[in-house]
Amino acid sequence: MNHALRTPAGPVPDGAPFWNPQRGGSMPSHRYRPAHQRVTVPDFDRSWPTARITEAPLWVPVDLRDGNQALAEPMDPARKRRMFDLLVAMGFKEIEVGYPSASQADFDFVRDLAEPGAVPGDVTIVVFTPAIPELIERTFASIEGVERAVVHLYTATAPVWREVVLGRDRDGVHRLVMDGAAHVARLAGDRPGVRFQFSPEVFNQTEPEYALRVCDDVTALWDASPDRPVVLNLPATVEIATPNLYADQIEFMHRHLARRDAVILSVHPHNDRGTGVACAELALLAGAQRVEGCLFGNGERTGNVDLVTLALNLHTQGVDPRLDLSDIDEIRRTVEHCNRLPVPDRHPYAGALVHTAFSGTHQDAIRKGMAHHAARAADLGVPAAEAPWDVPYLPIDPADLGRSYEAVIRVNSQSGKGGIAYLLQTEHGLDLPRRLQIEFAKAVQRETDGSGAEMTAKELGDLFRTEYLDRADTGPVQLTGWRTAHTGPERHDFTGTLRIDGREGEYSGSGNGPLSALTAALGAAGIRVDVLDYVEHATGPGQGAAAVAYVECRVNGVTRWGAGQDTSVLTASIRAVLSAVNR
Ligand SMILES: CC(=O)SCCNC(=O)CCNC(=O)[C@H](O)C(C)(C)COP(=O)(O)OP(=O)(O)OC[C@H]1O[C@@H](n2cnc3c(N)ncnc32)[C@H](O)[C@@H]1OP(=O)(O)O
Ligand SMILES: CC(C)C(=O)C(=O)O
Repeated sequence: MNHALRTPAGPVPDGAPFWNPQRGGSMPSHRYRPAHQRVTVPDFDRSWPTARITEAPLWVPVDLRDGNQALAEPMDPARKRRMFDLLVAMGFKEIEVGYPSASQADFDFVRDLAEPGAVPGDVTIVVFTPAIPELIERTFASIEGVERAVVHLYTATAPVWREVVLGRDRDGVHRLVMDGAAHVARLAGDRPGVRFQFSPEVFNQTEPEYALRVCDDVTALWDASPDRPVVLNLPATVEIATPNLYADQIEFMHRHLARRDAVILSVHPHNDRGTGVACAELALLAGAQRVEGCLFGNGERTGNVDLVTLALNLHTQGVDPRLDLSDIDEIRRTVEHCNRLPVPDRHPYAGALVHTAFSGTHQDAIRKGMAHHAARAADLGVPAAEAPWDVPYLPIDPADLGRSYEAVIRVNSQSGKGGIAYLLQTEHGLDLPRRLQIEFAKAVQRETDGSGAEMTAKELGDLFRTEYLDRADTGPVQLTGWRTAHTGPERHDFTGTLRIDGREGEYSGSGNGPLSALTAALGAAGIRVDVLDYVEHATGPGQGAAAVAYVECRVNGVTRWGAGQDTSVLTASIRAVLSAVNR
């Protein structure tokens, strides 16, 4: 990197040529044409900025076509079938199943779907074809006998594609599309189950008025009507602009299309700038009714828009996505198997880490939020899964996706007492008093700082056991036998055999309760103990559940906590005092 060689690039003034080698910064940014120099949407009174999404669009997964064509190893027939079955089970009603003229495998897959019963009665398949006569014919051959199908015709309409790829001018591309559309209409004849779809590929880089002319002429040729509508699918084939421009382009079409009531307006965003989801959402605000995309955003280059994220974004706005995503991990595993691609750990909603907090303040907030949620559900008299969701840092209840709360909080050196306490409580039934949480968090911090690694819930439980619960047995002061007696009103006697640094002796003491009698006996042995705080609880429901006791003691002038566990509350509390003494 030699930053001294170039001066910083300034903005490209409107009307200036975009390529100007004098405008150099440390990166050759002057080589790229800004979006506003490629597409201009005529002025109109847009309404999308203040619109709201109030219902789910029609979803059309293109995993078996656009997703599949982007894989290094396209899906084999078994994988395709598994993907198709998953899409059906999730509730998709229209599914693009392939590019039948691309390969024998694609053709055969569609033929398999033509078998009676292969496609549920409420599902329509979509087959994809370029405007090339023999390939259109092959596409129709693939759907022979299929009851319901959408034939999806596409041709690129943007200037660079017209000039460089297709070698035609505007009228030439218009003719290519019309010839293709006419061929499609001829081959469909009067088959009532065949509907039509047209995509001006690279719509987002096409002059809006030209895209409008091509689309209107196609819908006229296909005689689109409200009872036999045509799908016009407007792709952001390669994302080049901020999503507001796409929204303008979609709303421009929505407002100006000739047969608007006979058109299902569809969008097909890709994700080259990482804003595919934003493009789809703004397009819905702008009038789109249907969205094509792939599960977890598979697809060409950076992928198609992710339908799972879009659907769950709606869910978290209180809008029913009309898809079943209640077992997200099973969906993820199936998609990973079919695509032979992993879904990253940070992927929205579905990644392994997206419901997990490691950092202390987040954990503290989540723990309080979960307790508040449980209390609110109890107040409302509804199960926790039905109560309104307002837990800090968790935009969705993991349980809605079939996930447990196990992974919500994980502990490492960034964690604090709240997260540690949450795991001890949820995984081990230990409800630590606040000051003990603070003390134990220091022990955890020493461990995690030392190892640099995460501590699992089991390791946390083991550490608490070594640091506290087992300390009655492992320190220099051992109580090998003991008895208590309630000898009068507010009077208890304690007698025990203490082994202190290997020397054994019997000591007694009295007090207004068993613990004060114990501390008196310890005092007789030369160990000064004052009990400052005492808490106990059962570790689970029912009579047989163990009790755990926590005591905060001043031992020979030093304040520390101890903890003990036993089926008897008295034994648990005596062990807790010895634990504090031995720490
Ligand atoms: C944005 C998208 O996702 S578009 C879908 C892309 N998907 C695929 O390409 C997967 C399937 N494709 C294939 O299997 C093959 O490319 C086929 C069978 C369609 C065609 O293969 P080939 O005949 O070998 O042609 P090839 O792919 O090299 O070139 C495509 C030709 O079609 C033309 N073409 C491309 N798209 C279209 C279209 N929509 N309508 C009409 N012609 C088109 C190109 O201009 C090129 O023509 P040329 O040979 O005269 O230059
Ligand atoms: C042609 C359309 C539907 C497409 O796949 C794209 O533009 O990416």
